[in-house]
Amino acid sequence: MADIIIKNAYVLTMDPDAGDIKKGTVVIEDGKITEIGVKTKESADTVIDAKGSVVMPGLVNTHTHAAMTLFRGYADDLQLAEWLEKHIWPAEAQLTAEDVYRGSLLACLEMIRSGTTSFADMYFFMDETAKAVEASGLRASLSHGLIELWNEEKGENDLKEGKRFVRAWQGAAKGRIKTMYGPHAPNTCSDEFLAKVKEAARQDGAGLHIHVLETEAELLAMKERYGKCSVHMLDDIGFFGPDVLAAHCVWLSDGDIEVLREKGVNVSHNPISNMKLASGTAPVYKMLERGVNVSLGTDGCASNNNLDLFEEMKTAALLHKLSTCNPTALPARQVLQMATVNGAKALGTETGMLKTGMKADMIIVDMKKPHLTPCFDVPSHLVYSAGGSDVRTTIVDGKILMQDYRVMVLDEQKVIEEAQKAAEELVARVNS
Ligand SMILES: CSC[C@H]1O[C@@H](n2cnc3c(O)ncnc32)[C@H](O)[C@@H]1O
Ligand SMILES: [Zn+2]
Repeated sequence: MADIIIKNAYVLTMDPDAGDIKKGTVVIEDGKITEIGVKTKESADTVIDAKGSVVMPGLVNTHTHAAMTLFRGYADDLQLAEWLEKHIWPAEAQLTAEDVYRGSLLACLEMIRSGTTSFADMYFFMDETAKAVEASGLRASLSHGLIELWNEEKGENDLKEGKRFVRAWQGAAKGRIKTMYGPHAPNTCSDEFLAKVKEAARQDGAGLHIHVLETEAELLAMKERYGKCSVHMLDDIGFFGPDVLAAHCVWLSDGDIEVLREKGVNVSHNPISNMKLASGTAPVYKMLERGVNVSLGTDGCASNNNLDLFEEMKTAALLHKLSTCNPTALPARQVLQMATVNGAKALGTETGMLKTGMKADMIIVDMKKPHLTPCFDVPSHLVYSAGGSDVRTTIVDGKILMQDYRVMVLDEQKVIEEAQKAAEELVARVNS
């Protein structure tokens, strides 16, 4: 007998060999997809009738700072440097481990509700984010953020903590947690330090998560310091490879795109954060055209201000149609691919598609809603009309985290109240 059968669903497999199944069934056993199709096994512990719904791979958020939910709406409408240096960093200096746990748990709750099944995170007190991931049932690739700021002692201490974290949590939560090294950015970490971090990652077989060329200010600072941009500096120190997840990549030249393609670097595109901080428009159309693996991220809640990847999909599609003056750029199916298949590739997880043998990370989206009626094309509705609140069921590793809008794994009211209290007390400490 299977664990879960989802029947009568529109199955959006995202598997190019299988295509969509209009009235299909997905069978889950031991955390994996064991059958998919029209006629499958009949009995299971849990049978979900998904008539009027779409079952699809869970969404993958490839760049966020989960605990920053506590800073949602805290410092809006500012330049990035002022936002970070005058508001966010001073507030982060007051963060406690407990705050990071509360903020991360709130983020996990928000992600479960809006259809994200895995995410990549870089922050501080990462044991707490890992504990929240463990408790929530989500899948994540986590890294302790390293900000050297040309201070050798700080760099050594950060790297020591990064190493401890990588080794302590790799494969935890029944394999749902992977760990990475998280050097913040080329304009906050020296080339020498970044080379050391790369070596540590190589030794541990871990990936690297870094912000790259988010702003023009970074590009200008790099040219002044090294006589070349971040991409070429990172390439010259041997940093790049398919184990690298580079967030933002806004200020790229054609030559930079070629380096990223050649080295198999994974790019996380964060359109809402880039628009809100007015950082610029990443050349996503060109990157995709040239074969770079581009996925989607929300960034933290202080620059978004939510973790809803449905909003991110729509924004990405619209932004790149506008920026290229080409309405055929980034069609709905390609954007869905960025949020699922490309995200899973970036994180190296066996997810992102509904396919026999793959891990059972999937969501069920309710299509019987006024704003989703009529429905001529499912991918179109998912990208242009749906929102995270249309997700009715979320499954990770074969476990139901939310069923029919009811979160099964967390006490929702308690998570919200405790995050609210933690945020209020944190801001009071900052202002005292
Ligand atoms: C080293 S932990 C992560 C660090 O990054 C900060 N951060 C959040 N969003 C951004 C962004 O868009 N650009 C640069 N840095 C960002 C976060 O506040 C932490 O300090
Ligand atoms: Zn970020």
